[in-house]
Amino acid sequence: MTTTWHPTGLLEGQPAKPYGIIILNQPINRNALNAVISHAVLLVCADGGGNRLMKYEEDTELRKRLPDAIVGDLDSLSIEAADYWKCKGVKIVRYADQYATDFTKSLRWMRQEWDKQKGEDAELDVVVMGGLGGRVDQGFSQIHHLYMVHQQPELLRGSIYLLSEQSLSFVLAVGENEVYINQKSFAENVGIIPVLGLTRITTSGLEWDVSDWPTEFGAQVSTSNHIRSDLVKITVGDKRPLLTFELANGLCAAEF
Ligand SMILES: Nc1ncnc2c1ncn2[C@@H]1O[C@H](COP(=O)(O)OP(=O)(O)OP(=O)(O)O)[C@@H](O)[C@H]1O
Ligand SMILES: Cc1ncc(C[n+]2csc(CCO)c2C)c(N)n1
Repeated sequence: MTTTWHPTGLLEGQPAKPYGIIILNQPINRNALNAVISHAVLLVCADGGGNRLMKYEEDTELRKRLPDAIVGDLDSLSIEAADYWKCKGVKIVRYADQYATDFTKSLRWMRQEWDKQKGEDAELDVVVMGGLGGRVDQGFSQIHHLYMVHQQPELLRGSIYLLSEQSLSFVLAVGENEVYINQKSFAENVGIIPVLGLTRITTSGLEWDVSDWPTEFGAQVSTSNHIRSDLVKITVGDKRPLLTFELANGLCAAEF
């Protein structure tokens, strides 16, 4: 089976499917959010993500959209930000559970909201505005969520993309993947990260293509590979690796 991916569509306002955005509590990559915010059908801030979006709103040059909700245990949302959003009529939803992260709670809320609007089978992709330069446990948790959602339809029916300081990342499917990219949205670096352990990959469209190549942490991993075509094909063995593309200069965070 072949899975096709259109990450450029997301970044250029022509998404293949409707998508929602979740803003985590990390410095916002303003250039990237500015590129995706207008076409989002839902926008949710995970707890302190509401503080980050309030700051983003101060910049008059950027595109804006009111969030549909701020979701979490609300231990990080400042009083100022809570008041700011309440005055604009934004819902603030508190889930106190100490066994789920505010990222998980935001995914659940978004899925339920889309179910209400479009019915239970309606697909919705999710773009997560994250940042891997903060706490290491939270950074790994962000990657963990990219995998976790595939087992849990109550959290996601669609694909999930992580937009961070300099990269767009997502989990490839088992089998053949065709990734259509416009080299305007991306710089040249690409990595295929075997997060789940030993798998085998075959690639085309990269500078250093490989064929039936075993990849595993501690053994060999393809990082700092280079895009050489608008179509990158990656065939994956039984364990799904993470694919990560370097964003073009204009989509990278100004500072991080
Ligand atoms: N220091 C950090 N580094 C990386 N990601 C973070 C960091 N802090 C928060 N996040 C991400 O932003 C989300 C919302 O953050 P929040 O403001 O609720 O912080 P938190 O209370 O420490 O997070 P949680 O309660 O979910 O563990 C978290 O679920 C996590 O995905
Ligand atoms: C084994 C285990 N490790 C950590 C936590 C803590 N924890 C995980 S998610 C979460 C909510 C954060 O808002 C908290 C406190 C737990 N419950 N169980």
